[in-house]
Amino acid sequence: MAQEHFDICIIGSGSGNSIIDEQFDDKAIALVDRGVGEDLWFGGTCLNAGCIPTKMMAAPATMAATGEHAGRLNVDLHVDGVDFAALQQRVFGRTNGISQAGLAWRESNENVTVLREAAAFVDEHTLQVGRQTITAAQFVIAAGSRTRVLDVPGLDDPDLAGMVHTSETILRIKQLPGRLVIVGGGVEALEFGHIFTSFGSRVTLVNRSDRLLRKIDEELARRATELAAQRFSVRLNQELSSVEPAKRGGLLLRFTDPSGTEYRYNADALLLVPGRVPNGDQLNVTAAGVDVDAAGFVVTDEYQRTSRPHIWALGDVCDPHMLKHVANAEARTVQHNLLHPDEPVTRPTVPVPQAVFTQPPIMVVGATEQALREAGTDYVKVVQPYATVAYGWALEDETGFVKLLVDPATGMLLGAGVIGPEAPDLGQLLVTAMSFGIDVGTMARGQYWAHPELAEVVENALLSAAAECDRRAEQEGRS
Ligand SMILES: Cc1cc2nc3c(=O)[nH]c(=O)nc-3n(C[C@H](O)[C@H](O)[C@H](O)COP(=O)(O)OP(=O)(O)OC[C@H]3O[C@@H](n4cnc5c(N)ncnc54)[C@H](O)[C@@H]3O)c2cc1C
Ligand SMILES: NC(=O)c1ccc[n+]([C@@H]2O[C@H](COP(=O)([O-])OP(=O)(O)OC[C@H]3O[C@@H](n4cnc5c(N)ncnc54)[C@H](O)[C@@H]3O)[C@@H](O)[C@H]2O)c1
Repeated sequence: MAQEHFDICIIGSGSGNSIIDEQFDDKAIALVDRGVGEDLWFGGTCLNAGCIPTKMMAAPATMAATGEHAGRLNVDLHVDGVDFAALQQRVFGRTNGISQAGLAWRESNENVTVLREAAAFVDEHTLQVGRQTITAAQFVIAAGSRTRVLDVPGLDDPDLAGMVHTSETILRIKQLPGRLVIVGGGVEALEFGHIFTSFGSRVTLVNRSDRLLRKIDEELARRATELAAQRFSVRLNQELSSVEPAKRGGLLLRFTDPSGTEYRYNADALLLVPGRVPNGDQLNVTAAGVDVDAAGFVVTDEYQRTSRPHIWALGDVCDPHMLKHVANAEARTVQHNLLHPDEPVTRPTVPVPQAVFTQPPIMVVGATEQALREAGTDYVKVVQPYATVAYGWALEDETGFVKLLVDPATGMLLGAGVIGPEAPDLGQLLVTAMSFGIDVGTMARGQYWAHPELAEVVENALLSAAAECDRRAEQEGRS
């Protein structure tokens, strides 16, 4: 086949795919994507094996878990079971349909050539795609990330492959595992722990370090760890050391702690979620002269330009946030900059929130308390329990709270977190305050808060923070 040349080559059909619209109708575009999961789905991780299927499963999981708390509200509720096969059919019926329709639409675009094989750079303008070689004037690297591979004896045993899973395969598993062991302690581990416990699996989550969600504020992480441990077995400070077939079927998993003590667990399925690594190495980006950092992320400037001016990057491959809303924002930035090279824009500089869809859910944004402490930054701290507001009483919630970290000089939020029912939606109020530079006093007093909504817990936290900022200002003679 003759070598084909394109104006723009986009590698990755997740957020990268959203760049292409009618504004590019006069450009010859190659969209290269090898596919996600065992069936090589088109459309990237979020649609096929990430945000969407996990949240479509987390929602019924939360519903199934309602019974655990209902007794406290004098409701005798029990769940008879979850029809996992029907649930899978509903979830993947929707996402597979979107993937197939998205691919068909792209393949029908006259100016777009879709190439469905793995790609790797040969040089700064040349890409090997399967057995074909293509060239392009500009490239967009949007190749995402993959699960970190653990070097543990037995994990690569082909006879055990059907029982060893990553986030790409676990949700499409044929049968709900009776005993599921999850290795990892991040967002994925907690979300999958919630889903499979609620559906009836006996879950054991084993984490290498002493706390789950180590990247978020330590007080929220500690509460999340305590609450997770009330729902399923949580084992800390243990590292997977070997995997082998168990005599009576299933897997025998050995873990060791820092003292060398061995722990054994039997499982019907093992889920590995020990973090994700960017895919730039598989794309051989260095052959194109593209710089990567020590962790393997493609280095970009604030315009999403790599070290080569004709090569752009976005999403997980270059951004350690590894979040879909960040990948989407960066795709919009790249789109603008491809269309308007003389008037480039930067990616948004507002704080990036993260929601964790576990039970209870969590929302975090901005600085953690440990980071402020380490940096020697002065801050006002407020922890407002759900139990201090009327709707918190209605829910009989005794564990949820809102945490604010505020600059005492300006009243601006430095960081915030919420753990408890509706945390992602409540936390978004605080994201708004931070993104639009609204100080805590104005945010609390400048609007009505409908009584007795759950958001009153946010209002009260803001009021307390504002009062403390005012008190400090008075004390320091600033008011
Ligand atoms: C289980 C799970 C749950 C998640 N939940 C959330 C959530 O609730 N909220 C949130 O914000 N984020 C969530 N994320 C993260 C989110 O999915 C990612 O941040 C987002 O999908 C990244 O988009 P992307 O476009 O950078 O990469 P992707 O969507 O992964 O797209 C990259 C594409 O590149 C292709 N590709 C890779 N290498 C090559 C190659 N060499 N040649 C050709 N093609 C290649 C892949 O096949 C893939 O289709 C979750 C992730 C996981 C794993
Ligand atoms: N709701 C969401 O926004 C959402 C959901 C899922 C994933 N994601 C994104 O995907 C990315 C990956 O998430 P993740 O949970 O896989 O990774 P993570 O980096 O958040 O957590 C990885 C965890 O695995 C542990 N770990 C690492 N090596 C280990 C080992 N050898 N044995 C045992 N434990 C080990 C780490 O201590 C850590 O707790 C994150 O950046 C996250 O933002 C987001």
